[in-house]
Amino acid sequence: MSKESEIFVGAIDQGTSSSRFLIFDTKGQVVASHQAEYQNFYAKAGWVEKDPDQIMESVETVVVGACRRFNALGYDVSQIKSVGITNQRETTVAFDSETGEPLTNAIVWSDVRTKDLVHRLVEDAGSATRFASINGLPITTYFSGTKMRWMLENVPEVQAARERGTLRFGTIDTWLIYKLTGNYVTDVTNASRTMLMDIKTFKWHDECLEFFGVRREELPEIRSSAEVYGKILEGRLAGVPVAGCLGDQQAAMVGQSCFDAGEAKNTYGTGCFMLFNTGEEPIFSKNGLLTTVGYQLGPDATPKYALEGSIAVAGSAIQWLRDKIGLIFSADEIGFLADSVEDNGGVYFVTAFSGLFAPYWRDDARGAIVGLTQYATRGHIARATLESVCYQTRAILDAMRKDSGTELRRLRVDGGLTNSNQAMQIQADILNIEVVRPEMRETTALGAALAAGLAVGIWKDQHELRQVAQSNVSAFWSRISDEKRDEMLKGWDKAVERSLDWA
Ligand SMILES: Nc1ncnc2c1ncn2[C@@H]1O[C@H](COP(=O)(O)OP(=O)(O)O)[C@@H](O)[C@H]1O
Ligand SMILES: O=P(O)(O)OC[C@H](O)CO
Repeated sequence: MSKESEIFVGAIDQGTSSSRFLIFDTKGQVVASHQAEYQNFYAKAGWVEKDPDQIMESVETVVVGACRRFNALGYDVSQIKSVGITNQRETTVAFDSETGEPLTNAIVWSDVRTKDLVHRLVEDAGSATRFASINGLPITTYFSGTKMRWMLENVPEVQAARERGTLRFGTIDTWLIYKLTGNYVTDVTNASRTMLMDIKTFKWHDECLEFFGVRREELPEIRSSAEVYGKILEGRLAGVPVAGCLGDQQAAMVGQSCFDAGEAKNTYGTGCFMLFNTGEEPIFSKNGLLTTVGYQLGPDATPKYALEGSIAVAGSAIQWLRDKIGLIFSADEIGFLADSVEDNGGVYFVTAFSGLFAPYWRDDARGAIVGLTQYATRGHIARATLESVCYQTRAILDAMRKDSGTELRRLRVDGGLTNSNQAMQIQADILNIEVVRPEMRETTALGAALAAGLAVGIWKDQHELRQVAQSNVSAFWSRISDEKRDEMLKGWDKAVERSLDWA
């Protein structure tokens, strides 16, 4: 095939720590990419915000950067036939439909400012799980519905826009598609994280809307994860259809080809999220997991559901050690530092900066480093930081076993933190199952690209998507004894106790 006749699919991966644009060929290989980190604002303890305009600017920057590299390889941007979007989920934007401008900063998924509001809502509802059989989720600080309600109660600009009838809410996918194409839409995976969608009908649910005080006209149209949402209006990609959209964790599920019930993946980015494909029916957890839409690859396609275990802090603890504490200069140092000690030396770090998410769901927990003696070194703290996400993953896996009645024998992993061999070895030690890491680590972006390619006919069906997503893997197995593992798990449980009832 001549260079000019090759075709490509782009993916915008708008994560919590950075934005990326990747250009994939039809075999699923990255031919060009660009990444830019961007800023969070921490105005008060527990608050995490982003400027929606900066998010959009970072996306424009990475699109230009990757397209330049693509051009330098002798390709033309007209060879990119569609673009998929994948995004940090739950982060909530309020904007004005007349000006197209944001009304306030976006409230990030990990922000816990709504803690008191959540307690009030749980009291009104009678239980945190009052709507779980409708939307799959407990009432917590995590989801968009509580963030929208907080904005409606506290932000004068949002209140004024409601009065004018120009208030529009959206998650990051909606904001990006709106800015890129002018259309006001979301996909089922993102909508399933708002608490406002009925996860069986994929429609906004009246009772949930009323409970959170959000109006139907203030929300986007819900669409499948693979269809044309509109064409990009301007810039390097003008005219290219946006044709795939998935929340980042669901995109990783597609990128790791977890298409069959019983397949699971764990993505270690800013936070860490395990999704377990439960097939065509939602399963409601009795053990602190969330029920979520896995994907719906086309308007007429059968949707797949997932059980999810969410960990609020993973890579962000490493960023904290780098940016706020100065223990390391770069993220990749953490693994080497952790490896400089034999074990955790009795030190545990419960990274509950935003409370503890699954399976604990304790918004009164706060970060705690316990078990310190004068023996403890920087190495022990580094190791305890990596162990923290691994113990939480173990707790989630145990909950998944109970909910699904299935024994998971291998865990597919991806995300920035999986670049650390040491972290993945610790994970295998703690789980005592095979941990499998693909060589192609950009699985989130690949998932969005696969959806976008499927929608415009570049790939025909799931079978082809599976072929494209194939990658060489490295496998990690436990190297510690059962006794050692039991002792570590006991230490962790005790440390979790110490972090509770703090905020
Ligand atoms: N070699 C490494 N060792 C440990 N952590 C790493 C390494 N490389 C990146 N990370 C962590 O991965 C996170 C970014 O992962 P990424 O998947 O890009 O996140 P997101 O999608 O949330 O933006 C950062 O928090 C960073 O600290
Ligand atoms: O930015 P990540 O990759 O940690 O993902 C954020 C999640 O989508 C939040 O639910």
